[in-house]
Amino acid sequence: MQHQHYGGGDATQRIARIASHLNPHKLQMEGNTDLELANCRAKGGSSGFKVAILGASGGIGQPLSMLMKMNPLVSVLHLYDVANTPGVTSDISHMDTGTVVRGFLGSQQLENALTGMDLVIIPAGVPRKPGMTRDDLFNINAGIVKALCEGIAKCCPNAIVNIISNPVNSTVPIAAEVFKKAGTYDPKRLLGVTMLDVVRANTFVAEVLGLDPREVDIPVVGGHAGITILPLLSQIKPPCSFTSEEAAYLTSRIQNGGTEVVEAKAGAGSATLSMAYAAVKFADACLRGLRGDADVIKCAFVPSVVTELPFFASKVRLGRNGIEEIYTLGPMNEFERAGLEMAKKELAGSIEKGISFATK
Ligand SMILES: NC(=O)c1ccc[n+]([C@@H]2O[C@H](COP(=O)([O-])OP(=O)(O)OC[C@H]3O[C@@H](n4cnc5c(N)ncnc54)[C@H](O)[C@@H]3O)[C@@H](O)[C@H]2O)c1
Ligand SMILES: O=C(O)C[C@H](O)C(=O)O
Repeated sequence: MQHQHYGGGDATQRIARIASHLNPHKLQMEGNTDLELANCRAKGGSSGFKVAILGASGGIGQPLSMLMKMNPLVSVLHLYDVANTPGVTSDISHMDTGTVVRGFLGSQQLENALTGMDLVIIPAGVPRKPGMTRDDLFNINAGIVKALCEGIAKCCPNAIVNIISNPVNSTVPIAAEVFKKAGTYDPKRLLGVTMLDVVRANTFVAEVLGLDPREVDIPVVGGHAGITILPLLSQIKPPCSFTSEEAAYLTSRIQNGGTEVVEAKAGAGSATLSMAYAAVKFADACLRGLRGDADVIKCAFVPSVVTELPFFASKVRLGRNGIEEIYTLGPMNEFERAGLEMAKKELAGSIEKGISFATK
């Protein structure tokens, strides 16, 4: 009978690998020696990028971690949370993909979770309940994002950072201020994830037009809350025109997509599964950019000069340094221009709120 092989290396390394398989949590959850053993395991992994998910045990974090474990561009996946990472890590580590998974629990392990990462995705924080706005989450989530970004500035200042935690219109400015304070700010590497707005726009519009949503592409600009979410239906691909009633209905449904899910979940949280799907689509685009693929273009809420506001969501081209190019908004109809003015007004306040929180 064939014996099981545990990869290359000398006997000590093989024993370490076997030990790690027998007790993966001990290996992942303790000090430096164990981390060195974990690194020796990582050599068996596929070549690719190192990705950390902060808030990995949550409603978004779990399916996001699962989908990132399936991404062939990811060689090492670090799962960090303040709760339940041993279970989530053990579960996901049994998937027979090339990605090596390690878990990190609690703030004393944040630095180990972040060291050496190429991409950090942040879905940590509380979600909405019915009747709440995203801004109602500010008091809790602002501090969480600030602390996590301080860790990033210290341990992986060159990583691309994808911020999912709400209110995105304020948490991205908070992250920027933390990085500025630490002297590590690179506006090309900070992106607020608005991909779910694009995913919803493509889905809802395809439904109305009787098209396959995979064939539809609609830029969504502005921000990620209510009227700051501005779908540019006039720029739809494939080209297509809408009556003013259709445009008003679709715009409102896209702007309220998050609330639609919050109400349907009736107190059990907000979008998690569609968000994990959208986050992976976006993270994969960031990694393809880092790899050097051409023409990787997605919408995101980023440091921007496209409008007079310091942050704005629009189409960006992703490359080896993160954001390589930010596209202007392009031609808009009267309905969209009016929407833009309303969006900017609200966005200005949310951005300012984030900046003053982080600089106080
Ligand atoms: N950008 C978007 O499009 C979008 C879409 C959906 C949800 N969200 C936001 O994502 C966030 C998470 O949503 P969810 O449904 O996954 O919530 P959740 O409560 O299910 O999960 C949040 C996770 O964060 C963890 N956490 C809390 N404090 C932490 C800290 N200091 N460090 C690390 N982890 C910490 C929790 O332990 C939990 O596991 C919310 O703010 C929500 O509003 C954004
Ligand atoms: O709506 C929410 O609170 C979560 C998220 O921002 C969403 O758009 O689904």
